[in-house]
Amino acid sequence: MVRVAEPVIQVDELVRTFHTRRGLFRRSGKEVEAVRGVSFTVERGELFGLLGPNGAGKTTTIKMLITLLLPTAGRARVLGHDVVKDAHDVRGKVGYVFGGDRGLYERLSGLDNLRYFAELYGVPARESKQRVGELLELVGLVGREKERVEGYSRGMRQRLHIARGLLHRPEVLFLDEPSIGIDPVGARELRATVKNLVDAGTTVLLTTHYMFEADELCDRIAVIAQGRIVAQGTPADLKQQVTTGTVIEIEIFGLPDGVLEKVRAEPDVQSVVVDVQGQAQVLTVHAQPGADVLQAVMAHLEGSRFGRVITREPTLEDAYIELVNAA
Ligand SMILES: Nc1ncnc2c1ncn2[C@@H]1O[C@H](COP(=O)(O)OP(=O)(O)OP(=O)(O)O)[C@@H](O)[C@H]1O
Repeated sequence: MVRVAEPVIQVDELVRTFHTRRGLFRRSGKEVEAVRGVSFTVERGELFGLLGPNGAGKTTTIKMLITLLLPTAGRARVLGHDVVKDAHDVRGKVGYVFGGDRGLYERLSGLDNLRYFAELYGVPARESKQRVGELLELVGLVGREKERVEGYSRGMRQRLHIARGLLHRPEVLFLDEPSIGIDPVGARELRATVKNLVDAGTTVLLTTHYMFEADELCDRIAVIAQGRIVAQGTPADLKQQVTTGTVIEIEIFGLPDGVLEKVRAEPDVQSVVVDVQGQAQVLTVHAQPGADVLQAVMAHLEGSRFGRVITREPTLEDAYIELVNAA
């Protein structure tokens, strides 16, 4: 008999509704359906991304999976344990890190923070030293561990948070917007840490607003909008699902009236988005698969002043924007 391993995370039709109350005397209630029937699975060793705009329901989903919130309906299992009935078992086996840099002791060194949390999380004293050492290595803080956290950059703090979230050797780590507010160099170091973590066998569920980060890191992605999953697959699947045609970006100074409508009306043009960047407007034109629309589009723009004009393959960000706009 072949035994098929159970997914590490199994989410079935998960729902969470919030009831908010307003007013002290004339009370009125409002219902917010934050998560409206979400289903997905994450296999062992995978790095799974949950992407979606602000308020889409990502954090609410994570909070249900780590037992900080009760689902209104539906079911979820983490490492085979039901998040409601076996909440205690789930808690002991998962780690989580939320974005932002609160929750560390500023006046203690990184090393002392980890020693302190190890004790708090019940890591046996004989294991603690070795574990802390391994984690400092994993998150790239060796050599800086004796400095006070108040002198750490945001990126270093976030890596220390990840180390904290891993002290009790969780099999699954939930990372909710870990790179928020971190500069590009810090973000790159953070991505390297996440990769190390997955290489070491940890299953990771990550949320991020940075598409290139998701593209670089994630094995699979679910795009969530208004509480529902609108697409799921590998980054390559998502890029293909939406736009298989090429994308043209045209930087233009002073877009003449009526031109946008003409470009949109071109038969092989799928969509046009205008973005203001300083003095310039940038037109992003998505062509139908197999179509070459550059000449036709440029003909409409004749007489205008151009900056750069580039033709490229669709990125995950293009796919994401289309998916979310269509939701
Ligand atoms: N405790 C709460 N009480 C009432 N409404 C809430 C509560 N927590 C979340 N919500 C609402 O639920 C919806 C989903 O919020 P959630 O934080 O899950 O979104 P998100 O996808 O994580 O967004 P972001 O990218 O901004 O972090 C939002 O409309 C939010 O205002």
